[in-house]
Order: sequence, then structure tokens, then C-alpha cells
Amino acid sequence: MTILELNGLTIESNEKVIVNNVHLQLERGQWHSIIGESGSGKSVTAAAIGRMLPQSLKIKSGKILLEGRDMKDFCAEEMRCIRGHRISYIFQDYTSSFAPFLKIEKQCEDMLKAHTKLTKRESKTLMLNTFQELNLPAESVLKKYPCQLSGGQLQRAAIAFVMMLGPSIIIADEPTTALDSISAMTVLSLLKKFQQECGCSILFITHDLRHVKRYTNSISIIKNGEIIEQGYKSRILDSPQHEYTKHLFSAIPSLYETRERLLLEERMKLVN
Ligand SMILES: Nc1ncnc2c1ncn2[C@@H]1O[C@H](COP(=O)(O)OP(=O)(O)OP(=O)(O)O)[C@@H](O)[C@H]1O
Repeated sequence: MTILELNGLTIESNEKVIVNNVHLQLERGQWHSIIGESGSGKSVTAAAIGRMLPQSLKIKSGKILLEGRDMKDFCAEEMRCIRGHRISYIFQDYTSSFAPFLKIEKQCEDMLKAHTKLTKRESKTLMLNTFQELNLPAESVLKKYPCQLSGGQLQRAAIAFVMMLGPSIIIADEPTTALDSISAMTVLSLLKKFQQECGCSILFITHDLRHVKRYTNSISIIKNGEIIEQGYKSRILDSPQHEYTKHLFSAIPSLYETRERLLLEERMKLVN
């Protein structure tokens, strides 16, 4: 069942078309990745979904449908509620998710107060449980300022904030770019676990095909603001049709190296 649909979405600035006639369906409980070069329109598309486009960009035509309802029919108050409860963002720049001069606990309390009817005690229990689920030492992390946490801890705290509100859609815009590869894998596997447990859908924006291979169900390839290829992961990875997709994949040999290594490991397991 489709939870979010982009139907011919076209976005332009004063000078040019940035996103052109994009069609995309995000299915309930699915992980869909958008892959494309820098400047191809991934983040602009993501921002448009939450009605967070900068003033210099406008939706020229097309629709964004949330469970069949045109997002432009929601008033500002409804949008505030949707952002957080139903659609949450995880950004590459995780520091921007936090106010620098407030302790994590206070920020978490404020967020839960704004979006839920939980008592102070219930909020605290939720915080402790969620942080523990993400392997964050809750009591000590909650008492710290953002600058006192490592990048990986802070990104996990950002994911904890998202998890506490239990959204039906998470838009993760290159959430691991600023992390080392081990922290990145940890963050993504926790996100996958959350997705499986809660059945939410993930729209994942990335340059990294290793993550796409491991976590995604379906893929859109975007070039110059246009989706040029779309489909299930296995079809796109095993037999890309478009020349640009082939070029994109060949520019990232690690995908094939990883595939070869995994195949070899599987064969070795069978032999042993
Ligand atoms: N506020 C803005 N005003 C005008 N043009 C913008 C604005 N923000 C982005 N653009 C332009 O829109 C195009 C797409 O940008 P976008 O950030 O979506 O690319 P991207 O695919 O997410 O790239 P990256 O992978 O580097 O984040 C670029 O040409 C960019 O210059």
C-alpha cells in the first residue's frame, strides 16, 4: 500500500528547473533509496515533501500525496503535526537537529511536550528505553550538551528523537555521510531494526551503494532532477538499463567488490 506518492513533481528556482516531473511511490514498510550525483535534486525533493523548501524554490506543478491526501491541503498547524508524528527527517548534519546550549534531556523533554501528551515521568521512561535500545548510555548522554557527544552518538541521539515520536515515514538525507564507516553501519542497522519493528517507511538519500545494497527494497536513480530509472533493488543492481545507471555503478567499484566478497563468503560457508 502506498503511503507517500510524488506525482509529476516539478520544482524550479528563478533560473532553472531543479526537479522535473518526478514520480515516486513509497510503499508502507518499505525502504526506498534515491541515488544520484551531487546537485541532482535529491535534497530539494526531500525538502519539498515536508513543505520545507527555501523561499527561492517553488513547486511549479505536480502533487505530493500523503496517504492519498494532497499535502498542499494541510494548513500550517496540520503540517507542524505531520512533521514529527508522521514524517520525520534525519539529516547529514546531525548537529543541526540540536540546540547547542541545551542539554540533550531538556531538548528531548521539550520535543515530547510539544508532540505528545505524556507525563514527565512517562517521557523520562520513554527516553531511557529508547536511548538504551540505540546502545546509548542513557543517563550520561541525557545529561550532556550536544558538543560533548561524538558524531556517532549524536546521530544516534537524533534517531532516538525520531523513534520516540514513532513516525510512519522517515526521510533520511545522507544520514551517515559525516560518520566513520563503523558508526555509519551501526546507525543504519539500528534504523533498519526500528523500521522492521515499527513498520515505518524510509526514504533514504545516499551516494553510498553499499548501504543501498544492504538495506533497501527499491531504488530511484536521479539525474539532473529527473528520475531516469526506478525499480526493485535486485533488478536495478543486477541489470541496470540506463547508461547513466551503469556509469554510476561502474564509478563505485566497491559495490561489485562487496558483492563478490559476500558471494565468496557464502560459498565458503557452504564448503565448510
Ligand atoms: N535554495 C536554493 N536556491 C536555488 N537553487 C538551489 C537551492 N538549493 C539547491 N539549489 C539547487 O538545486 C539543485 C539540486 O540541489 P540538491 O541539494 O537537491 O542536490 P543533491 O542531489 O541533494 O546534492 P548533494 O548530493 O550534493 O546533497 C542544485 O543545482 C542546487 O544548486
